[in-house]
Amino acid sequence: MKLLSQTQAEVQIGQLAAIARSCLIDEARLSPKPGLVDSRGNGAHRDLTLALMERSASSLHPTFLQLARQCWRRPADIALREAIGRLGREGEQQMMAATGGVNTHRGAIWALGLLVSAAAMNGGRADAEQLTRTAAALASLPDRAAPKLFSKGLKASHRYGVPGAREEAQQAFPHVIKLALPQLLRSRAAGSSESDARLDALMAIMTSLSDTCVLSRAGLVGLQTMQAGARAVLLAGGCMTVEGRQALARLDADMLALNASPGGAADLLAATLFIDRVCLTAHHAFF
Ligand SMILES: CC(C)(COP(=O)(O)OP(=O)(O)OC[C@H]1O[C@@H](n2cnc3c(N)ncnc32)[C@H](O)[C@@H]1O)[C@@H](O)C(=O)NCCC(=O)NCCS
Ligand SMILES: Nc1ncnc2c1ncn2[C@@H]1O[C@H](COP(=O)(O)OP(=O)(O)OP(=O)(O)O)[C@@H](O)[C@H]1O
Repeated sequence: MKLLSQTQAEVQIGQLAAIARSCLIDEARLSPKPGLVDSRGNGAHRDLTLALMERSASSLHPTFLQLARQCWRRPADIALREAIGRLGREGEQQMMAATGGVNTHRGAIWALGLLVSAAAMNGGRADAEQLTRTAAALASLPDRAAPKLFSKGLKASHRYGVPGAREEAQQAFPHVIKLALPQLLRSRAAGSSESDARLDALMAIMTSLSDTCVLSRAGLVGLQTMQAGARAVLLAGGCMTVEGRQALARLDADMLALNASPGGAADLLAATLFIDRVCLTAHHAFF
């Protein structure tokens, strides 16, 4: 009996890791995304390609597996926080080895790593709010082994006085729960294709996120351009309408002209797709 439940746990752990990897690949391929790498090309990036993003996503599968195994049915405490911090940093090294030193998925390892961990802590069963609350509890615990780096994201957060990737997780992913998931469901219900509904969910995140990738590369002008442009797409009826598509093309051109890429928003879209798949039925109460 015990053996059977161990096997079932291992199957669910494998599913969580496979879903995380496929959400990263779905995010990368989704097109047309403003400023980002997609099936059309490299967006505002010189050192990133779709092939590199896909290789990076696959290199992270073992990290997601280890995170899920480590966290299976365990409570949030400092020992677990430190264990996942170590696994997350090892994941970053694996990503760097797979990409020849290019940062393809640092923010995504953080967001998806926490969500895979949280899903495993809940035994694979949780609704979207429970899942993100568990991830927030983990992200809020101290990790004594974390190196004190003054990263690009931290610099932008301090300079502009805005929250970054850490705070988004510590606040239980408000851009995913309050904006992206409800938009994904609304657009699907309105008859959008799956791809348009996902683009609309990305727009919903971009209307409000203080994306430190955009701030680092293009300052406040970049951030305001992103937020206003995304709002224009949704106000025009989203990506399923001709006007929405035109607004999306304008936003893409504006982001490229500013060398701006909303990498943080892309990470949160991958997180949204993960929750959508893991909490398949539970979050339909959202709208
Ligand atoms: C918290 C992280 C992302 C570092 O963030 P920081 O802002 O200091 O730095 P950095 O510029 O290197 O990366 C930030 C990345 O987050 C994403 N991002 C940017 N802005 C935002 C935002 N507002 N909200 C969410 N994500 C964002 C972008 O992809 C960006 O590239 C992470 O690398 C980290 O510290 N990991 C430690 C390992 C760990 O504890 N892992 C546990 C889970 S696996
Ligand atoms: N499709 C995508 N295209 C581009 N970036 C993405 C995509 N999906 C996720 N990202 C995120 O964007 C981040 C890359 O952004 P960026 O290139 O600004 O980082 P950087 O290498 O630290 O900085 P820079 O390129 O300005 O030197 C990654 O950490 C990743 O999490």
